[in-house]
Amino acid sequence: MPLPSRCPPAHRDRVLTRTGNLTYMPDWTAPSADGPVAATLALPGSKSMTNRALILAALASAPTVVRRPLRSRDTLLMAGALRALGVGITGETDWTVTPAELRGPARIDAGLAGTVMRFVPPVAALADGEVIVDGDPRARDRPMGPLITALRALGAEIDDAGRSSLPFTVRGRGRVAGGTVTIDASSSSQLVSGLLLAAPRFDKGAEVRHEGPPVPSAPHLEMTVRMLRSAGVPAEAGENVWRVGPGTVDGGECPIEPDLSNAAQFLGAALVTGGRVTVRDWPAETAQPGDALRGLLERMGATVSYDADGLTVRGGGTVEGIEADLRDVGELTPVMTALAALAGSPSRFTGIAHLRGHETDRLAALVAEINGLGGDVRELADGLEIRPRPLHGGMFHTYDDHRMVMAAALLGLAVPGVEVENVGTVAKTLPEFTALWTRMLEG
Ligand SMILES: O=C(O)C1=C[C@@H](OP(=O)(O)O)[C@@H](O)[C@H](O)C1
Ligand SMILES: C=C(OP(=O)(O)O)C(=O)O
Repeated sequence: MPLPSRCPPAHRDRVLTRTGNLTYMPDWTAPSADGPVAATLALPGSKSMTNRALILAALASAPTVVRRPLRSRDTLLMAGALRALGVGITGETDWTVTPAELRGPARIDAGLAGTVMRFVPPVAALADGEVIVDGDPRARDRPMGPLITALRALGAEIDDAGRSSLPFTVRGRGRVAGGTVTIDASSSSQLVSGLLLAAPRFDKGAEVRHEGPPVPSAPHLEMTVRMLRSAGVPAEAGENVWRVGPGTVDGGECPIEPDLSNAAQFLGAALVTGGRVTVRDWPAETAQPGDALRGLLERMGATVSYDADGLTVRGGGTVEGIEADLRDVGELTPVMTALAALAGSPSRFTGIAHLRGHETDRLAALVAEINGLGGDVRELADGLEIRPRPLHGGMFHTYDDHRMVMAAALLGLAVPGVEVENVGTVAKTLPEFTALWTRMLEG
């Protein structure tokens, strides 16, 4: 019998519509595993690559075919945003993006997508006309100020009514001067990526310098530079400085890799149940932060192998706690924390203070929800300390955070009766999550 949810029905489990909006869907009881899992899975495309590919394709000099894009709330919102600026996007399995003269007036819904709220405003500044950017209520709390300030320094006009956050209006003038700008990107690497992705179309390109505490998510910045270069744009990175020359963005083909961060809970399931999970088409070399799962899961007791079938993780029956700096791979934290809560020894994750500005305050949410099941997770100034304790079932609140759903599912494998509130929120990056989870358990 499901436990009652504290949230009103209108705010609970939702399914994805074609535009990236969410509609009501029932609650979900995370299934427990009755033995070791044995599964081979193909995962949908990377959110980070899909949304970069769409931005670059929108700025290109010719059409682009984006091969096997992720189709989820975040990517549909990105497609919607670019369509609102005049770009053509058609297709199902592959998306054909036809660039056009960018124009307002337009109203952009960024939802809760960091990539939409940080990557679209620099593009909107290149449009002719007014572009209003807003998102979910929580999106208004996510860091935007440094991007607004940097865009103004590069020549854009933005009216944020002094808020330094969403909503704001970009008064596009059809061009942006560009040049050198200094930004504190310690709250999000996306503040830099957003500037770099649009920079080839700025008159002078852009040199972006970071000053402040370390920038998180280094692999995502590397992904930005690599994808710019694949589109024929001169781009380079140094120590806390990135340069993108002005020039043409090439169209053509852009293949999207499977989302390796979304592999975390499936591979974690192999460890938790002492089973085996293979993720197909794992790239041999990639800028995705999820590739770090190989090393992290090995340190936690898994055997990891890579061959023509993909990446395989095998669990040996025990999970070991670890100490790890997750600054580069912050988006793996919710699943890593769930894994650590099921381990045989304590864990400590650091370098992740910026997670307080993600979909929710992830540090507070993980502490509240895992401790609500009887766990012992403590918040540090820049991370989490996890002391494994026997857990019991109960309601796991998800705070509109897809990765809280994924973390809850992993806990549920070992803890009967974990009720996942608002499971539909997982559609932010993986609408087919519960189906894939069931398939994994059925082998
Ligand atoms: O550029 C990207 O695609 C992303 C960068 C990271 O953001 P932060 O640097 O804000 O953590 C990551 O957490 C997010 O899921 C995707
Ligand atoms: C932080 C995340 O998303 P966003 O792109 O919205 O920042 C995430 O996917 O874990």
